[in-house]
Amino acid sequence: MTNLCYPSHKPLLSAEQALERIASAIIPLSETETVALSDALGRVIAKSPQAPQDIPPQANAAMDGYGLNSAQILPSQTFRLRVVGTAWAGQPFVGELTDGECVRIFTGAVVPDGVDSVVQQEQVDRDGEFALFGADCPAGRNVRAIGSDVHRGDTLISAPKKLTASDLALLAGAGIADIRARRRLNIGFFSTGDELTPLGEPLGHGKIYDSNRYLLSGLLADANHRVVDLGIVRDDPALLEQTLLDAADRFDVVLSTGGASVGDADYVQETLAKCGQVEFWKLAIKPGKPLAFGKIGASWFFGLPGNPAAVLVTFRKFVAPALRQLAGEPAAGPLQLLARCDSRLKKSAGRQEYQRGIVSQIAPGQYAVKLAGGQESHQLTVASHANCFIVLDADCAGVKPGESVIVEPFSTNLPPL
Ligand SMILES: Nc1nc2c(c(=O)[nH]1)N[C@H]1C(S)=C(S)[C@@H](COP(=O)(O)OP(=O)(O)OC[C@H]3O[C@@H](n4cnc5c(N)ncnc54)[C@H](O)[C@@H]3O)O[C@H]1N2
Ligand code: MOO
Repeated sequence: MTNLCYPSHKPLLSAEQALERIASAIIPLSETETVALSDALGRVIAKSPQAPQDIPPQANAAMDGYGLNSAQILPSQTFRLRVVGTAWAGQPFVGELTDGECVRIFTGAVVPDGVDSVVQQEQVDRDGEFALFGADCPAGRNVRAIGSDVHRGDTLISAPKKLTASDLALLAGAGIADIRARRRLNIGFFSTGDELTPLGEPLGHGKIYDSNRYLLSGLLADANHRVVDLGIVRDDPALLEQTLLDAADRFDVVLSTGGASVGDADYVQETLAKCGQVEFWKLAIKPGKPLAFGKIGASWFFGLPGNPAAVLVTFRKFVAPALRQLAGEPAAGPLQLLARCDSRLKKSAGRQEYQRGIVSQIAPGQYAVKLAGGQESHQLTVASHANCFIVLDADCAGVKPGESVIVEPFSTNLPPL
């Protein structure tokens, strides 16, 4: 079958052009839902919550020690005060201090009326009911002022934001038990190919196990995604069409792998054109050239190439930003580091390449990268060893050892050299 919809003479889009097309096509989902704070990690907060009270709600001690009134103390003199009670965290001292008195106090305890300074206990000697102090106990020392973290009415978190563990702690600290979040994206994905065998079945001649669905399900793991694995679809255009139409009815986003290229059993792009609209097909990148992107009804569709390295690259570089945009996350680009390249990189000019590498930190702020292995796009081992992409511009014609390259780490934790 010929690919009627996207003529082969059409120039390939650059990665930047493809990202621009995706960014201008996708409108974030506007629906929101209430989510318990215990389920809110990684969700996109949709409404900025305001602090219902000050944090801390009362002044409290920052150290275990003794609370006193600094006005009683003469500078540069030692002094003794009678210890008249104890202020515990959660059990405030009730009573008032008079001249010559202090209170035993522990970290987090409310600072009693009349106390404006806490001296840590390592700097105090005890003599029965008296505490003996050295000089210098200025007002405010070791006292956490009321509202010193948050003032009542402050905006705690500016929406939209993908909530971190520290955000949850801030909201919990303000007594907020649930938030409004953007609703989760419904995502369906499947593999195409007559050669694919699901795990658990014996491998027939000419067959391979379907690894892409495991790759995709890992890449899709995110609090904002509700993901359904739709299995393997055979190389049959009618079956593919039915699968795409059904999936487009059920999901905000549909992903497939395989069948995206120009072979006689590659039906993805023309089926997309038949069922919906092709926004683009084929990019000047390697791996991942035959990536197809478009729309079927209200659903976004990405037809990823079948080679596992192409799935990794096209997902991270194009699908992931699209999903973030649809989920309403603020725009963010990948972390890029400049690294000394310790391998010789082969490349022909023409396509932007994302070679799979291993980056390490050789000194604070200094990085070195080497190839994770061969760069053929069927190689599962190499992608498994890699912790970064080495990003080579379209016009780069190779890199010699010692030259600098841009790398995009998959995580911010890097191994030492
Ligand atoms: N004449 C041309 N041939 C090819 C071109 C081209 O431009 N002209 N592009 C090559 C590139 S680049 C890629 S990438 C592949 C992509 O092809 P498809 O998206 O059509 O994928 P398939 O042909 O179905 O599969 C490619 C490769 O990947 C294996 N595969 C597929 N699905 C899975 C899976 N779920 N798990 C593991 N491996 C999978 C499949 O067996 C093939 O080996 O096309 C080139 N050809
Ligand atoms: O995308 Mo393909 O994997 O360049 O071979």
